Amino acid sequence: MRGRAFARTTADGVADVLHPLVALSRGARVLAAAGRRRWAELPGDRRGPVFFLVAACGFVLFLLPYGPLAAAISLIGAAGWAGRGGATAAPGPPGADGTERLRMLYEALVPYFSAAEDPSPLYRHGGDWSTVFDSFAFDEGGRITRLHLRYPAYFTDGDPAARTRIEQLLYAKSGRGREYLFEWDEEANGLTLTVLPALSTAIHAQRFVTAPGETVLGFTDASSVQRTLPVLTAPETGEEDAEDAEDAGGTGGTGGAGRLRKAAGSEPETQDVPPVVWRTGPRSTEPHLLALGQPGSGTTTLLRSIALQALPHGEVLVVDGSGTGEYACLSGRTGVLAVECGLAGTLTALEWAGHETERRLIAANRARQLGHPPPEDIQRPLWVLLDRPSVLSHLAAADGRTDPQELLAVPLRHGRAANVRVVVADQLDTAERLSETVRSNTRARVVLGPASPEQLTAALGAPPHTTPTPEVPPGRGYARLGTGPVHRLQVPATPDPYDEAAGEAERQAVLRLLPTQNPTPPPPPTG
Ligand SMILES: Nc1ncnc2c1ncn2[C@@H]1O[C@H](COP(=O)(O)OP(=O)(O)OP(=O)(O)O)[C@@H](O)[C@H]1O
Repeated sequence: MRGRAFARTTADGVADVLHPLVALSRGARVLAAAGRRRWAELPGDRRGPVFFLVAACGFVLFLLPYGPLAAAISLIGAAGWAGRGGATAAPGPPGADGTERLRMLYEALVPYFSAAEDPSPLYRHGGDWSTVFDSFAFDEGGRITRLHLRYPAYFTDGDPAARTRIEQLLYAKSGRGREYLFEWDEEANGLTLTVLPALSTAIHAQRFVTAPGETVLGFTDASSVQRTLPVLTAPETGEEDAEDAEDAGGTGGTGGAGRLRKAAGSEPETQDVPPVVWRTGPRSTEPHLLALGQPGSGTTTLLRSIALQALPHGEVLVVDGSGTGEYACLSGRTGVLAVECGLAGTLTALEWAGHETERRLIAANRARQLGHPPPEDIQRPLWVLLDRPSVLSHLAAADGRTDPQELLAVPLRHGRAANVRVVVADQLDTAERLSETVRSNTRARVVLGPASPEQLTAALGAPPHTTPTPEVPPGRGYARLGTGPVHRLQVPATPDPYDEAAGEAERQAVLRLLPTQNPTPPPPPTG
């Protein structure tokens, strides 16, 4: 026992003495790797001038008094700084575990990235993984958080099915339950896998700094959009919750909204975060939106958030097919034309919306013919928000009445020119009960909550470039505007303010945004 204790103390002492040397050598390796990477990324025609510039700087340093000494001290300082973190933070050589993981990954990729007729394959059983895995990083648990690999030119990287096979394999081998981003570089035959940090759930309903006609659907990754918005968030706690720690995987990932965390009871602070902004109006190519999700995934919350952003500039008509009273807070507020839950009221309201769309179109047309600007009353947007219309369609069919979705045809087809916007939310499982008119005219799409890759592709028209995780918090999902890219999305927390189970701060935020009660409520729409 005493011998073992002595050995351990000696080892600790030696480790303490050698620690600065270890950090310096790690830093030197990091600097060398960064230099090599920069050099490799440099276009061929710029390498000569850059080499000349570096050599000239070295020569001038050599001539200066104390120049070589100062350069050596700076280099040691830079290496010490770069190597100050743990081995996991620096892209140095992996430990034994990491090496084994990379070797297994390499072996698993051999059948996909090799061909019998290739005389010198990049991938072959028992081959050297370090020739194809250019850079990699691991988290504290030894799981891969970033990997860049090269593949042979004959791999069909333009074929979505071939890509999906590789992505699914990497997903399974690198650890399920995390969200991965796959970036294919078809020109350089390279693939980068990155573990994405979880998007923040700390942003709640508030007045967003947007231009007229813009609606914030939620927040996404910084790498996904060019713009940021200043928003109030609860400040970062410094300690990650279990799910975030799992999702972040220690990469630092793409930053953006993923860095914010909720701290109960702290003062909110302003952060710049990347939004997913939906543009509506006469020039919009996707004037109507369809949101789908599993029960409890947050589609009602998304509609509430859209209503609160719409009300300062327009009028809102709400149809609540689920009839659970989750829009009661909007009833009787200035700008809210009606909140309908029953079939009869819904049919009347939607008939009115169709006539109103036609009236606006005629008025706009007449003004155009006379060379006048469009009348003011048609410039104020009219929003028709429908939550679970499939339930009302079912009721209408059982009762032999008109399908409410049929009445949506005019607002959907002509809404863009008439400044009428339709937002439909329904459940993924009942999406096939939505009419063809609804599906073909809602080109802005959102899917919230857990969904299979097939469901996501069907709803968004394209697969996301990330692997969806089986468990997500409410309000988390994907958005796609027209034919644009698929964005990850976290909807701002906008609970029913009368729901006592919701957080007090979030409920108060919604109450502050609600318009005042209208002393003379508008007459209910009549068809
Ligand atoms: N973006 C969000 N941030 C925080 N909490 C959310 C968010 N979206 C929804 N929630 C919470 O999740 C729960 C379910 O939300 P919501 O009612 O919007 O879901 P839903 O998809 O409409 O479900 P259902 O169809 O059952 O009504 C609510 O408690 C709500 O406060």
